[in-house]
Amino acid sequence: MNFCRDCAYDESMPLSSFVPAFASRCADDQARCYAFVGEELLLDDSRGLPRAQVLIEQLGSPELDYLIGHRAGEPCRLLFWPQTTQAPSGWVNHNLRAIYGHMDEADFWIATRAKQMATWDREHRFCGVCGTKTEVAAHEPARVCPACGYRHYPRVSPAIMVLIRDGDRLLLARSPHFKPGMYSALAGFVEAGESCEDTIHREVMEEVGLRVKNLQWFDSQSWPFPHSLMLAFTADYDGGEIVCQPDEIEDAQWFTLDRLPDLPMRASIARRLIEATVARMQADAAIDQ
Ligand SMILES: NC(=O)C1=CN([C@@H]2O[C@H](COP(=O)(O)OP(=O)(O)OC[C@H]3O[C@@H](n4cnc5c(N)ncnc54)[C@H](O)[C@@H]3O)[C@@H](O)[C@H]2O)C=CC1
Ligand SMILES: [Mg+2]
Ligand SMILES: [Zn+2]
Repeated sequence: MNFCRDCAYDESMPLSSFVPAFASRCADDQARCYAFVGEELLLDDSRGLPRAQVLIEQLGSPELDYLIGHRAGEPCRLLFWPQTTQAPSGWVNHNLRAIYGHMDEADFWIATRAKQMATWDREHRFCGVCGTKTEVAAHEPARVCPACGYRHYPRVSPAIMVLIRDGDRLLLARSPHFKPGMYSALAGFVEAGESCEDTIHREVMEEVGLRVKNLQWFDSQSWPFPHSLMLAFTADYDGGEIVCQPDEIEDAQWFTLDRLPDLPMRASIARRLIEATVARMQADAAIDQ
C-alpha cells in the first residue's frame, strides 16, 4: 500500500521489513536518520532522509540519539533537537500529518514511531512516583528511576473508532477541530476499566445519543498525535435520535452513499474504514438488485 505520489518508495524495504528495537545510543552515521526539530520532521529537498553527520555538524549534538529499529536490516536512528534550535540550511521541516503521501510510506510510519519515542523521553524525565530524575535503560525503551526503580515505558492511549451503518446510510460526525465540511467516524479514548466494546457503546451514546449493535472489528493504526492506538470497528444502528454532545460534536448526520461529505486525510484509518464500508455497502446493494 503506497500512497506516495511524488517520491521514490523503496519497495525492496517495505514497512513489513521494519523490526522495532531500542538502544540508548546510536551514533551510526550510516543509519537511516529520522530527525526532528521540535514537532517537525527534517527531510532533504526531495523528501528523502537526511544524513545524520551533516545535521549534527550544523545543529550540534542532538538532545536524543536513539536506535529505534531496523528497516530491512538497516538501523533506524532517532535524532531530536528542541524547537529552539535554528532551522538548518538545506533541509525542510515538515509537519508529520501534512507530509503523508509525499514521502516514502514506510519511512513515514517509522518517523511516527520516532516521534512517539521522542515524546516518551521528554515526558518522563522525572519519576512519576517519587520525582527523582530518571535515566534511560540501555536496551529497552524505558526511563528508569534510580531511587524507587519504577520503569516508565512509552505511553500508548487506546482509542476506539466506530462507523455506524443503518441500511443504506452511514452516521458521520464532526468535531469543532475538523476543517470545515469534513466529517468522520466517531472516536474516543478507552477509559480505565473499559473493554473496547464498553467504550464504543459509551462514546456513541455520549457523542450522538444512539445505541448500536453487531460490533465488528475492522483494523488498527498507531496514531502519533500524540500517542493514540486506533482500534476501528463498524456497528449497526440500534435505536435513538441524534443528539450531539455539546463542545465535542459540532454536527452529526446520516449520509447516503451518493451524498458523502469531505472525508479525513488518506493516512487516517478513519478514511480507510469509511471507504471500505462504502465499498461493501455498494457491493451488497449490487447483489440485492
Ligand atoms: N487516525 C484517525 O483516523 C483518527 C484518530 N483520532 C484520534 O483518536 C483519539 C480520540 O479521539 P477523540 O474524539 O479526540 O477522543 P474523545 O472523544 O475521548 O475526546 C477527547 C477528550 O478525551 C480526553 N483525553 C485526551 N487525551 C486522552 C487520553 N490519552 N486518554 C483519555 N482521555 C483523553 C480529553 O478530555 C479530550 O478532550 C485522538 O487522539 C484523535 O486524534 C480521531 C479520529 C480519527
Ligand atoms: Mg470523540
Ligand atoms: Zn521513583
